[in-house]
Amino acid sequence: MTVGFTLRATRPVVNCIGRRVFEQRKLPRRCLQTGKLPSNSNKVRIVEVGPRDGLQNEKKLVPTEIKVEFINRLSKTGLTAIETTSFVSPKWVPQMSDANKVMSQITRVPGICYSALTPNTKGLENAIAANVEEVAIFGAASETFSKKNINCSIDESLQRFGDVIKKANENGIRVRGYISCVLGCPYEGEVAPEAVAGTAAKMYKMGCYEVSLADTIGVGTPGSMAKMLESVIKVVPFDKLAVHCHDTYGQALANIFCALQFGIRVVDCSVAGLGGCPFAKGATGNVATEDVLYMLDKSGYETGVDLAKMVDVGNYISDFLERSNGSKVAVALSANKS
Ligand SMILES: CC(C)(COP(=O)([O-])OP(=O)([O-])OC[C@H]1O[C@@H](n2cnc3c(N)ncnc32)[C@H](O)[C@@H]1OP(=O)([O-])[O-])[C@@H](O)C(=O)NCCC(=O)NCCSC(=O)C[C@@](C)(O)CC(=O)[O-]
Repeated sequence: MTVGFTLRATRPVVNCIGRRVFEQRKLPRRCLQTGKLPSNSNKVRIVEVGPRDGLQNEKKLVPTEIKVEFINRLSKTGLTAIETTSFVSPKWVPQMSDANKVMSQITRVPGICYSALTPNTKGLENAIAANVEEVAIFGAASETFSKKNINCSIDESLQRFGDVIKKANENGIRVRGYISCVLGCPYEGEVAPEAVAGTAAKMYKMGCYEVSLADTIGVGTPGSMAKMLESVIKVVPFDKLAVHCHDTYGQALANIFCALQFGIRVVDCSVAGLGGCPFAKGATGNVATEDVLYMLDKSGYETGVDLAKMVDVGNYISDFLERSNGSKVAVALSANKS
């Protein structure tokens, strides 16, 4: 693997909640233009979001015991990160109203992080009571989407997140940040890369250990992904970023591959391609975990996740939901088996 990246020194700074973090200086422009890899690591962390993003939009209420079985099966695939549920208002997302039960009934395997979404301190308090070790706040790069999804402006959301992060840190809980609509908004259309970078920088400085950049409605292409990342990596180190690509327009794998060229080594995905945000019109599923695993493995990256086992889990949940498996790789492998 080519390593031609000269990352400038970082210097420690104290963030707004008193934590020492490293601030990334601007990347030299020439590095972005060479196309060379800013990281020589071939290890990629997969964040499985199927139990949360995958199921939150299902019309049919999925019983807690099915969710628990689904998560327990995922826990046997080699994953190290499973986004398990959301502590959100049950009026807004009824499918996640059993968050507490799910967290208490799953078999937690050491070495796996079972995280949950928390939009506010009420969600965080519930997550703490359920013994959650990592939470995610979720904001947006688009004002309208922010309002539709969490009923407040971007600035208001950042204020709320500040409270969540402070309290989470006091309780020894790590906080991940999501930014929705980084490559387009269902209500406002195009989103400026600078708007994404601005929100990403704020979330990172507030204390998110990682910021996941979400193409909520899957409209991005490698071209728009590259432009957006060029802006974002000027203000947040590439090794503190993740990508979260929905596959609505069939661009997700290409977009993820583009992100790898920028050194990003954390990829969110959803087994069997389940998912979509209930507040993003037209949003379909996340990129299928099986498809990501196949691409990464055949391209020389390591994830530690067993593709065959993941295909079985995808078939299990697809059978329950009475729908065909949304992963092309799972369909191809299952056809070859029979
Ligand atoms: C943020 C709120 C709560 C604001 O909603 P609100 O109505 O403005 O909240 P509120 O503070 O006025 O409270 C209203 C009621 O909700 C309750 N409440 C308040 N907070 C909570 C909580 N945490 N847990 C449980 N209950 C809560 C609160 O107690 C009160 O109950 P009432 O007095 O009426 O009985 C609401 O908008 C909400 O829950 N939104 C969640 C939306 C959501 O889950 N969206 C999907 C996940 S994001 C996503 O999918 C995108 C992502 C991450 O995947 C990346 C991508 O692809 O883009």
